Amino acid sequence: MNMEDNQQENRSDGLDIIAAKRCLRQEIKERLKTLTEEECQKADREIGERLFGLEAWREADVVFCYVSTGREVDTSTIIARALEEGKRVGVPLCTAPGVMEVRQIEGAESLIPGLYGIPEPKRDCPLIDPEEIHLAVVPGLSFTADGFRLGYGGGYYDRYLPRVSGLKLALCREKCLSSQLPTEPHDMPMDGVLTEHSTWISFHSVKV
Ligand SMILES: Nc1nc2c(c(=O)[nH]1)N(C=O)[C@@H](CNc1ccc(C(=O)N[C@@H](CCC(=O)O)C(=O)O)cc1)CN2
Ligand SMILES: Nc1ncnc2c1ncn2[C@@H]1O[C@H](COP(=O)(O)OP(=O)(O)OP(=O)(O)O)[C@@H](O)[C@H]1O
Repeated sequence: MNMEDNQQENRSDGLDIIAAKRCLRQEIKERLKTLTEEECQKADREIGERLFGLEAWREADVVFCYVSTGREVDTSTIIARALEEGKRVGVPLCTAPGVMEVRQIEGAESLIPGLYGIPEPKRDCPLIDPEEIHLAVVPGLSFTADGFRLGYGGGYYDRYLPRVSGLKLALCREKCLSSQLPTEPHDMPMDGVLTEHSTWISFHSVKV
């Protein structure tokens, strides 16, 4: 095969992966619709308990957590508990397509409706640098049991997380786990995945 054919092949592979991701996002959204409100609340409570039981949670002074919206695993209790425990809590602020930063909040009063309708920190909230984050709680539509992630397709976390050296933990209801996910070179595996039934932490990560 000559070089041009090879490049052509890589290009079509890349497009296939993007199409496969798009297709899977739809499939997971359909799967999510089959869960009742009560089932989601129960699962989310159990996921939270697993998180609070981790040494990594207890030891983290700076926590970066998404502000849940729609059918995502609810993080309101997680954020409230972190603040109660005196942790510094940062949440995402989208600043450009695919680019986000993390701003420190003091509570719900620090949030206003942002891009995509997701509550975001007000612009005067202080910046938290990625190197300061001890624990990142990461959203996603689906994860594999060993930490690969399917997000919403904005590339925000893919660009941000490589700068975070702290532990990266995914929250995922069991129903949304996938046995395999299409991945691109920029997709970064998580250090752990918490579901209502299981806690998986990578052997490579410390302090669990
Ligand atoms: N609660 C929460 N906050 C978050 C995220 C998140 O996943 N959850 N993000 C995580 O990144 C960032 C926002 N990311 C977003 C990424 C894409 C789309 C979006 O509109 N996606 C298209 C689908 C694109 C495709 O399929 O290729 C859509 O839903 O129509 C919205 C938000 C930052 N804040
Ligand atoms: N580090 C990166 N550098 C350049 N482009 C990137 C990077 N990460 C992602 N992208 C691009 O952003 C787009 C979305 O990526 P992907 O489908 O992996 O997003 P996602 O992880 O589902 O989204 P999110 O992180 O916002 O939830 C893709 O076109 C991808 O090529």
